[in-house]
Amino acid sequence: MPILPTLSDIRASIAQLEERHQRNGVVLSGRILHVCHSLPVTCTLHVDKDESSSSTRKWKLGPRYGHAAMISGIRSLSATHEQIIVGWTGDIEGTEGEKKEVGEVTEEDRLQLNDLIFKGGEQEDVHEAHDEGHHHTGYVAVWMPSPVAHGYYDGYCKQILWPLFHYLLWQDVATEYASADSHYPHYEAANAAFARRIAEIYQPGDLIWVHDYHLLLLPNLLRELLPDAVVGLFVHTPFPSSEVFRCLPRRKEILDGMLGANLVCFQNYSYTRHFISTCIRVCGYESHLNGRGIENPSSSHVTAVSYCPVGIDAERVARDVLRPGIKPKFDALKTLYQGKKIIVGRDKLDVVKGVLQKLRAFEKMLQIYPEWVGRVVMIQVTSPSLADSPKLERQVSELVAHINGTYGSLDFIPCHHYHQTLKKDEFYALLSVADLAVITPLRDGMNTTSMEFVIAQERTKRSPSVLSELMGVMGILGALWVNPWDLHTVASAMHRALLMPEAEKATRHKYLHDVVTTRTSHMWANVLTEMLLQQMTPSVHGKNDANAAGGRKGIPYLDIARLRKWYDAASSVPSSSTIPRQPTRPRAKPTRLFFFDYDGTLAPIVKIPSAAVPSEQALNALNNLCKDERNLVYIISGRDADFLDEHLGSVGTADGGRGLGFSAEHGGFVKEPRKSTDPSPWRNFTSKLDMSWMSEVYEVFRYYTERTTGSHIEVKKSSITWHYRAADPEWGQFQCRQCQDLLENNVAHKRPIEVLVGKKNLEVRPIAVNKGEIVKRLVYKHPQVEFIFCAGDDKTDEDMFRALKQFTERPSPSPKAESSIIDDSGKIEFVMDAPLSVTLVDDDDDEEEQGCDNSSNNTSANSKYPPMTIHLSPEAVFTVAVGHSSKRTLASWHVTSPAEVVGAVEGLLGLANSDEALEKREE
Ligand SMILES: O=P(O)(O)OC[C@H]1O[C@H](O[C@H]2O[C@H](CO)[C@@H](O)[C@H](O)[C@H]2O)[C@H](O)[C@@H](O)[C@@H]1O
Repeated sequence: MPILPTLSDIRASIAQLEERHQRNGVVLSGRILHVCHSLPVTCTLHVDKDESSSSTRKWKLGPRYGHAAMISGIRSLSATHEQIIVGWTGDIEGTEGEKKEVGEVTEEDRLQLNDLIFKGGEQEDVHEAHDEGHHHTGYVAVWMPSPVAHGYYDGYCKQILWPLFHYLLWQDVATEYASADSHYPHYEAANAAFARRIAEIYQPGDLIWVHDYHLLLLPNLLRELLPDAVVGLFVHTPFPSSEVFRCLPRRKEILDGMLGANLVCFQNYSYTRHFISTCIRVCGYESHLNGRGIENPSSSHVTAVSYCPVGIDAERVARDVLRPGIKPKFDALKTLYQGKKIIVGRDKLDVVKGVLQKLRAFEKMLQIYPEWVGRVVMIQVTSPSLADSPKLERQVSELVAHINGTYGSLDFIPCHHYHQTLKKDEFYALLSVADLAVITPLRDGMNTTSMEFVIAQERTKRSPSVLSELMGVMGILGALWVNPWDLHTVASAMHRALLMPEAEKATRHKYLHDVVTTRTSHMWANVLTEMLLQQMTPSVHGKNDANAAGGRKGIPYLDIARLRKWYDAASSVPSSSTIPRQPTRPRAKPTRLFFFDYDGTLAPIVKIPSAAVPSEQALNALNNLCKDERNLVYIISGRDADFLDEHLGSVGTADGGRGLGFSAEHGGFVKEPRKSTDPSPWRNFTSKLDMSWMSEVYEVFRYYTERTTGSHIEVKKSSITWHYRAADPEWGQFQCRQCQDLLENNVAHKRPIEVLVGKKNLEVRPIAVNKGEIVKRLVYKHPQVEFIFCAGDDKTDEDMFRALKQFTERPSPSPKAESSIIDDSGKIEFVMDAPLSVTLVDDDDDEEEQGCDNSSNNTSANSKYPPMTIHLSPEAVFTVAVGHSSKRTLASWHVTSPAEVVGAVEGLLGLANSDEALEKREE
């Protein structure tokens, strides 16, 4: 017997998690907000007029059926948490059952209903009392005008998303409507109405679970309105393969909407796989958390992706099957079909439920196993669905008539079809009396009837089930699984199940029963709660950090006020913007060093490398930074010198300004900041290196380019890059790994080179140079530095962060420590060795042609350049990773996009809200 965690295990784990969170300062309100398409109650507004024509208006609530598993799961959480269910009111009915427009409901009516339903948990008439409810469960209504509510639900949800998610495209819809896009504005409006309503009631520390495909835009809308909220999204339907999903005209909007959640959860692993590959293949997003998360570049976090199947409330069903009304119905059915095996099917009348295919399979069974004619009946109940199609109903009736006409007789009707909603007693009587359940949807998120059947059979026959492998699967060993399209196999499975020996029936039933009674709806809701709590971490700012995915402590978001404070504190040398520099006056020593990586840091990543040009805003910010003589600004990039010269070469050089300094090709080339008129040759640190490896690497890259459509090679002077961003993402990555393997094992080990895995690229450069060495060199060269800002997004930028790490940490006091506190401002004396791999210049105005140290022979450099003493406060060194807060990095801070790097520069220059900056943004 498999050992599965119990509900009390999960509850204990939730309690522990909450305790730990509280100890760590995570705010928890004890409330869970469940956002569902509609409320679990119907709302009727009774208006009674008295003789004097004044009227009394009173709300009456009734039960709304459907989604029993979800609602029972949610309600089970009231054992430990306060629950709020947020949903649409549904159509408001009047006294005579007439539909009321939202406009007919007064403000006072609304307030009255809000008040009434918020006490939802106490409405005994509305739902069955819940046994475990120690905490309040309230409802919160979302009001929507009828055209929005119906355009959204009957239109976009039912006609566009529902078929798509069940692998049916819209041929029928397209003839009726202009396109698969027609109802999208209503879907947007409805999701926005939900977002506004939640923002009204949200309290810090609430957990928010958004339910299902009706509300896929909502997570991102909530992220915008409530940045600190922890949001989960549970999709109850299947999620189709990327090749199907990509047909949706609004695919990007929908995926971005979903990725606003901290956690997106599905019914099974296949759906998570489809979702992740859709994000990667359709939108080009990157996977994280070992393939279990997705980073949307335009949002600030990684969305974790997981699954947890919904179960049923097994205890309640077990009680229900004992209802006294069932027995007489059970006996009646038994007598009616005396001597015959009974096959039952109960499905919504919806194409995706595969009723036609099932009936054809039944017909096939009678055809290939004629011994069953006269000895078996199929009772198929179809409950009406919203997407009810008269065409399908007609097809089912015709097929039933055909089967009965072919295999029936005056005293035997093989197929009985009832299109109606069964009463509870009838339903359980039917499930209990059956010799076989056949539930074979063409697609289904998770099918609860198949689970109710297992419970209903516990005290009767332990009959087997034939189930579709195209639905969310639980209890894989217990049932007979079939492909519903393969009529022959379904027919054989029915035959086999009807002849199954009692011992096998018992074994299979026990397995299924164990699963159904363990993986219950209560378990599901509690596991979801646990998973969402795991997404919460405290942030340094005292608010919850909903953005550190996977529960890891995230790196803090760059504190601009603090940045500015240390920037302003650096040196008292007046800036050139306030006192014009005299030609005779010596240039002030810069006391602030800036190191910016380029791609992914100053410019967003784009498909074609040559298209990644700096924005006006970035150029403007860099220009302003260069204006201050105390600033020395370097671009430390993997790009080649030509690209950097072309796009950034003139920055800061107007009016005789110093301009930017550059390091190209990951440190292979350096150009010091100087006036544009200066003939300033790039210093090539690789000129003395053996570069014969380049042709060999080029050959390897060429081999992979030929075999990877969309990839290309970028040849630079001392490095070479293979790009696969435009290739198929999975094939590109696979080829990249193969290529890396080949280079590392067959080329790199015998050559002085390093293979770097970049963003959808593989780069090879001489081992003697790297960005970290360049940064060390520049700090060494400017020991007067009082402020350092270094930003990067890529693995190669970690070398810069590593090089600066020695200055960002206060060393623990020890006599042998290389540094000690020297003054009240907290400055520390750091003793820095001369950088190893490159030689140095003494002053940026004194040109000195440089060669490369050629890596190993550093003795002469070291004797010429002794250890350097630097007095610097660790707080004044800002290493900033561009990416989400859970990124693995040596940096101390993070921002989420190149635009935010530029924003930070504007912020420290006091430009963020200046007219100049605003004008630029408006442009
Ligand atoms: O050190 P960096 O400035 O970050 O440069 C690293 C490499 O960036 C470039 O490639 C990357 O950006 C491209 C444009 O967004 C993108 O298309 C590509 O997929 C990225 O890998 C550049 O082409 C390389 O030469 C740099 O080494």
